[in-house]
Parts: sequence; C-alpha cells; structure tokens
Amino acid sequence: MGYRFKDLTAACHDDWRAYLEHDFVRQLADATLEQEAFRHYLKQDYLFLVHFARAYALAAYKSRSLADLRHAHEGLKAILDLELGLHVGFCRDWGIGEEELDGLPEARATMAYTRYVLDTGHRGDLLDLHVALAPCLVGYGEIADWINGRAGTLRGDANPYDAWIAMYESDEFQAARRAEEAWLDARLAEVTPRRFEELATVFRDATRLEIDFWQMGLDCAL
Ligand SMILES: Cc1ncc(CO)c(N)n1
Repeated sequence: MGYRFKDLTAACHDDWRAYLEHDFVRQLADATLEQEAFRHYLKQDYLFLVHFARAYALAAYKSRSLADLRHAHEGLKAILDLELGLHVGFCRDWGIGEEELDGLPEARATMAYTRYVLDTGHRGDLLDLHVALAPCLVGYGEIADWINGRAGTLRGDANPYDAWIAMYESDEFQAARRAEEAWLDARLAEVTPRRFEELATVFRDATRLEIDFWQMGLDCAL
C-alpha cells in the first residue's frame, strides 16, 4: 500500500514510454512531421477535447466533496478556457475554420479513446475516472518535458509546431498537470494492492489508446 501516481506509469512502463516517445511526437519535435498529419491530428484532437471536457464534467457530477468538485472544475477550466481556446486558434492558423470543426467526421481512434474514458467514469468511481484521464493531462505535460530534454528538438521559428509545444510546457498547463498528479498521489496512497491492479489496468488501457491516437494522426486515418 502507499501507492503514488508514479506507480501507475511504472506498472505499464513500456506502453508509457511508447506513448511519450511515439514517432508522431519525435517528428513534431524535429519539425519533420508531415503537415497533413498534423492537420488531421488537430481536427481529431478538437473532437477529443470536447469529449474530454465532458469527462471532467462527469467528474464534477461524481464528486462527493467540495474539494473534489473544485478539482474537477479546475480540470474542466484547463480544457475549456486554456486548451480548447488555443486549439481553435491553432486550427484557424492551419486553415481549419470553425464551420469545418463543427462538421468533422470522427475517427475510430477518437471514438475508442473518448468513449473508453467516459464509460470507465460511468462504470467506476471518481478515482477510476481520474485514472482514465491521467494519461491525457499528465502525459502531455510529460511529453513537453521529454521534447525539451532531447537533442534533436527544434524550437522557435525553425519549427512550425513550436506553438503546440509552447502550450503544453506553459505554466498554466503544467500547473493543471501537477494538480492532477497531487490529487492522484493522495488517493492512491489509500488503495489496496487489489484495487491498485484494477486501476493500473485502466491506466494502461488509456495509455494504449493514446498510442493509437498518435498513430491515427501519422496515418491520417478515419
Ligand atoms: C489525445 C489527447 N490526449 C491528451 C491531450 C492533452 O489534454 C490532448 N489534447 N489530446
């Protein structure tokens, strides 16, 4: 007992690294990613973020204490005000207008991941739901760190994807990531080994669906 967030990533170490260090991320960091792949990813990520915001709203609904309600509200605000706001702006910069966003077809990888998170939240309790959400918020924060720590990464005008990296390394996003990790650390400290195994399965499945999401971007798949 006495688990922490880090124990979830350690329990699916290979999948976690495959997610953080996916070819999509490497190519984005090196500025070798095809622009079509990035555009496809941006469109699907818009759909993803809408469902992700709904999942935080579900976390608010499932909260039993004021502290949990506030935490869910902070997560929802990070998605709605910070990420989605910037995202719509990125899409515009990449030639994808708001009407196009409204009528997008949803890729199977987007459906699989978002509906998995929502189903896990409906079926389980608040901790299941936050564990299913953790690869998103914590993962993208860690991806920004990984990108900045490697030798081949190009930043600034040399990289057309620089603004994307800047969003995930920003103080606001990193603060939301740390709040999520701290919340999970506090909850995981109290779970039994058997419950931890269940949660580790949810975390690994969500991580595998994140890997598929990157791959969908690279393949421009629907
Ligand atoms: C697929 C995916 N996972 C995580 C994030 C970060 O919130 C995102 N924008 N998209």
